[in-house]
Amino acid sequence: MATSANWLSLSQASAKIAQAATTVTDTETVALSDALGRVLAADLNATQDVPPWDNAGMDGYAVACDDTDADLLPVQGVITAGQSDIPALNRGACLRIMTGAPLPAGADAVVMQENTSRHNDAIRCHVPPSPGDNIRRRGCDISRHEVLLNQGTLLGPAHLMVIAAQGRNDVTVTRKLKVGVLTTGDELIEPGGTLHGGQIFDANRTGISALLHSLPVTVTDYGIVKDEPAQLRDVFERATNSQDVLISSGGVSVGDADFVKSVVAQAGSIDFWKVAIKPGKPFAFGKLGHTLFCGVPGNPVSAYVTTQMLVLPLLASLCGMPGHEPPLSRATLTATINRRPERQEFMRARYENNAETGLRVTPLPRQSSAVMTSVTQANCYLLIEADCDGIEQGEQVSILAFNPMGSV
Ligand SMILES: Nc1nc2c(c(=O)[nH]1)N[C@H]1C(S)=C(S)[C@@H](COP(=O)(O)OP(=O)(O)OC[C@H]3O[C@@H](n4cnc5c(N)ncnc54)[C@H](O)[C@@H]3O)O[C@H]1N2
Ligand code: MOO
Repeated sequence: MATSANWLSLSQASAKIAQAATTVTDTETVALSDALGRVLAADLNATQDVPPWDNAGMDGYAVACDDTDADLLPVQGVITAGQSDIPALNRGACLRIMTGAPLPAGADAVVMQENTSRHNDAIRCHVPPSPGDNIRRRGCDISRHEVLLNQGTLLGPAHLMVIAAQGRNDVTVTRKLKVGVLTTGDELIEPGGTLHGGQIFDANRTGISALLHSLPVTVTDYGIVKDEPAQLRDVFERATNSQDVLISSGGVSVGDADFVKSVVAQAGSIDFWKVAIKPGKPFAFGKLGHTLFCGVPGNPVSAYVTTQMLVLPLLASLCGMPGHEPPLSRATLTATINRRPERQEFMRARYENNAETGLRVTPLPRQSSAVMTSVTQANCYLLIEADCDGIEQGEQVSILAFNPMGSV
């Protein structure tokens, strides 16, 4: 195998990164309306039963099942959601009740309106109820004193709903991470400018920053830095100890203008360089004071994939989120892949799923790490192990599906 001895596998690199990540301990309490995408700083215990009392799961009639043999049950009154004075159910009667209204004492079932017929001030039950029918018991959703959400939960809309259902309007979360981003390259200019000879627009800074926003971060934009050691040194010095993490793009390979590693090594340290993944081999990880340094490669797809696979897990770990394995699926390969064993590969691919063929995946034709449209046209990565020397059409392969925002 062509893999050089000093390249780390993705899992070795991930382990080293996880080892270097010390979870931030500073916390802050934020309004629930500002808590989306923040990370819970400690276990959140429930203080309220939800629902707070037994209540009706349907619009209909609260009854005592033993009474429903009678031909007609007189309607004693009405209970609506929000009503506080709840009458007890008289023997031999029923109470009209609305979904969510407290169950009256003496009732052991709610008969759905559609299973009854109304005859003036009485009803006839067409389907005999059983005790417990259409009753939502106190605490059946959340029980007081149970752990509602675990420390390290990345708060999404559903988490915010259960916190709100507890009556809370704020929540304690870890502080946002401070992450600096820069791109290096004499050829780069800002989007919106005009290209002159030899120049290209900086695509990576936009993509890297956008990927970071899936986590609670405050991004400091250090802009485009020329391929000059003095300029790199200056930016790295400014970021050192003022950022939790600094991400630079480009200049980490072996070209004459690739100074990033040597400047970081002088100002701090490089822990490892080169990971056996394709794209993304020349990924560098190190330290500048207390600031963790990630040098992603300049090729756009390489920058994107390494940010997803190595940088985001680092940030998640710093926020206190538990590690998780990416959710892989198995799919049938529609075209033979010829390759030499070398690096673990993240091919851009499209999967489709239909009842007749099941999950099938097709690699996109252009796999160069310079072709960013291979990511926008893909809906998954097709993962190939480093030592694989080819896969026949029809074999099963692993895929990692993108979510609608294109991230994994
Ligand atoms: N002799 C070798 N050459 C290269 C090797 C190698 O092992 N030996 N590795 C290749 C691989 S793999 C990669 S990936 C690249 C990474 O190199 P760098 O990180 O040094 O990146 P640059 O040289 O600065 O740029 C590479 C490529 O990407 C374009 N680029 C850079 N930054 C941006 C940006 N912000 N937005 C859009 N495009 C960007 C740049 O113009 C280059 O075309 O090295 C290979 N070479
Ligand atoms: O490792 Mo590079 O990212 O293939 O072009």
